[in-house]
Amino acid sequence: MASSSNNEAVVVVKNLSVKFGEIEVLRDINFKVYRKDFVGIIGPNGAGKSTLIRSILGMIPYEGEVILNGKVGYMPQLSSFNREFPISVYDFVRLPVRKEKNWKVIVDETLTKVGLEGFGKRLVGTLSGGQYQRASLARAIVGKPDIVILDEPESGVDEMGKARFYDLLYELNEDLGITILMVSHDIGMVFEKCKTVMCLNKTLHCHGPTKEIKPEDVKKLFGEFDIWIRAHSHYEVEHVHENPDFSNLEEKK
Ligand SMILES: Nc1ncnc2c1ncn2[C@@H]1O[C@H](COP(=O)(O)OP(=O)(O)OP(=O)(O)O)[C@@H](O)[C@H]1O
Repeated sequence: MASSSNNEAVVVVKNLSVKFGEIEVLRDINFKVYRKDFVGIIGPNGAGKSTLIRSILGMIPYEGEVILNGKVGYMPQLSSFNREFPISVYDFVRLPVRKEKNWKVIVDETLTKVGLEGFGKRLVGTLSGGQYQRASLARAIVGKPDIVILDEPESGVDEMGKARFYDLLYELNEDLGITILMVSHDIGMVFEKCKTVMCLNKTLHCHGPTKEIKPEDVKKLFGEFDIWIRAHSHYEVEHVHENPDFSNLEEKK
């Protein structure tokens, strides 16, 4: 099912199921993520994407097995932090390396890497949406992780900011060899930038190299027209010869 030219699995998920009370949110999920992969996890609202990530990170109880081969950095949903809290960018970013003697050098290097050079003393609450997004990424990578896990990193950021952010992720993946596992609602960007796509809705519906995921695989997953249409141009480009039928889509316009 899964895919990569790099053979070493850095995330292994076996028979993972999660219930909240009587409600089953994830059922028997199995997959591997290989070193240097850039995986986009897509699925409709309530599909269990965040639950999957939180299980992998050991934040909630689950049945099954999760193996992580490497150090993990986590970028939670941007809305999970109260930006009114009076904290400087330095203090926000340094959390994972706060015990290091030279934390300031490490944080400065990381801020430069994400394009926030000189922002250390600013209060987090004074950053723009895009700057805050990059500060959150800095916090996720400051500890030099092998694997970075991101939960909807693009929410609340404009299109230009999103594109720049995805370029940054691409660089981390390509240049530093960081394995990336990212939940996203931006299907267009996922299909443009990610090497591997996972389609989740309680169970794993599809998982493979981006170019091998078929429109109908994704279409089955989403009832919501607006999510689907964002991926339209990608599919037209990638799949026009093999599967050019967008007639239903046109009717809905
Ligand atoms: N702590 C919890 N207690 C009870 N139910 C929960 C809890 N966390 C999540 N759920 C439920 O589990 C289901 C999956 O939620 P989850 O946040 O994982 O979905 P998601 O795919 O990330 O959704 P979205 O795209 O809307 O962020 C939802 O029905 C949600 O209400």
